[in-house]
Amino acid sequence: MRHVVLLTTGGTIASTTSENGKLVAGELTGEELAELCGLPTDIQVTVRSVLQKPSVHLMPEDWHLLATEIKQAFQSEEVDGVVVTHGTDTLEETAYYVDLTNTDERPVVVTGSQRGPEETGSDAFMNLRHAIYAACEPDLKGTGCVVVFNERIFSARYVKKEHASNIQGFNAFGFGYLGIIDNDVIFTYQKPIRREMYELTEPRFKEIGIAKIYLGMSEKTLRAIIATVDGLVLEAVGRGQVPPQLVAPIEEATLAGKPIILTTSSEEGKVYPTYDYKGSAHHLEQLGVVLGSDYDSKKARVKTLVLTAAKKDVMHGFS
Ligand SMILES: NC(=O)C[C@H](N)C(=O)O
Repeated sequence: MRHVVLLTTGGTIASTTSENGKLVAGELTGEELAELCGLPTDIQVTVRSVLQKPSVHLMPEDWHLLATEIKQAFQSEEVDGVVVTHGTDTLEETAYYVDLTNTDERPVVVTGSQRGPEETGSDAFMNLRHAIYAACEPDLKGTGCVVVFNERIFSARYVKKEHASNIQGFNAFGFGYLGIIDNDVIFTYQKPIRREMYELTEPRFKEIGIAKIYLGMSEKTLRAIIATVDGLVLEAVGRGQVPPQLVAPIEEATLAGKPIILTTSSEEGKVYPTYDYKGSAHHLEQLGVVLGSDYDSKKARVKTLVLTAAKKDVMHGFS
């Protein structure tokens, strides 16, 4: 019989409804969730309750706890794959951390739900069921971490929560989905051509921030942000431009040895040294800023946390 390990961390998928009608995310244990959802009977599912939190309460240290549980699950040759249930608000960040740090080729599938299991038309049951089938799908071996949501399978590297509440909650802009789940059968259409993995034993996470850049942002604001972080992802505009008044604090940060990674707020496309003017990607690159390719700012932050924890050179980590 196929065997999946189910690791639960909380989120709406593990929520209950309080007396005032509001959802309390992360109330259900893994065992309670499994009991409520009626899991597939043709697959052995071992449940472990790892955390019971709304996903925005998680910290990078929780990622390491989860990664340790995943590693533990893969100690057994009998296990076909792992499912992680998670709140949707930060699901893409955790999924990408798992993608970068899990070195086993068996599937790790992250899922959640937009509606609580007690709500009408809840997506909790289908998403969990589909994730369990995906976790033992041989075609998904060597794919890295994937996210299963609303009958679709996404690569953790590009997936993003696209809707605050709709059950079609996730998308991968410009890349689409890797496959679908139709009547419990997995159809894999495409897979990433390479995987990037870092072995982290006892990671120490630095304070890496994100600054979203906008017209008229003041030097004072950016300087205040830079003062509080060890490194910063700049979510710049277009090909990677920032207003001219931000160049001075950025240059000070790179001179002080703080990694600054340049990304774009556009959903598709890369930062690139197209222009030659004050605050352009070309100018910033000359000041020691790292060009963050087509990374979304939150994914670039996760990657910077992993690179620094693995003591890798952030300068070359994005090329
Ligand atoms: N749909 C969800 O899971 C959202 C929830 N607030 C969370 O824990 O992320």
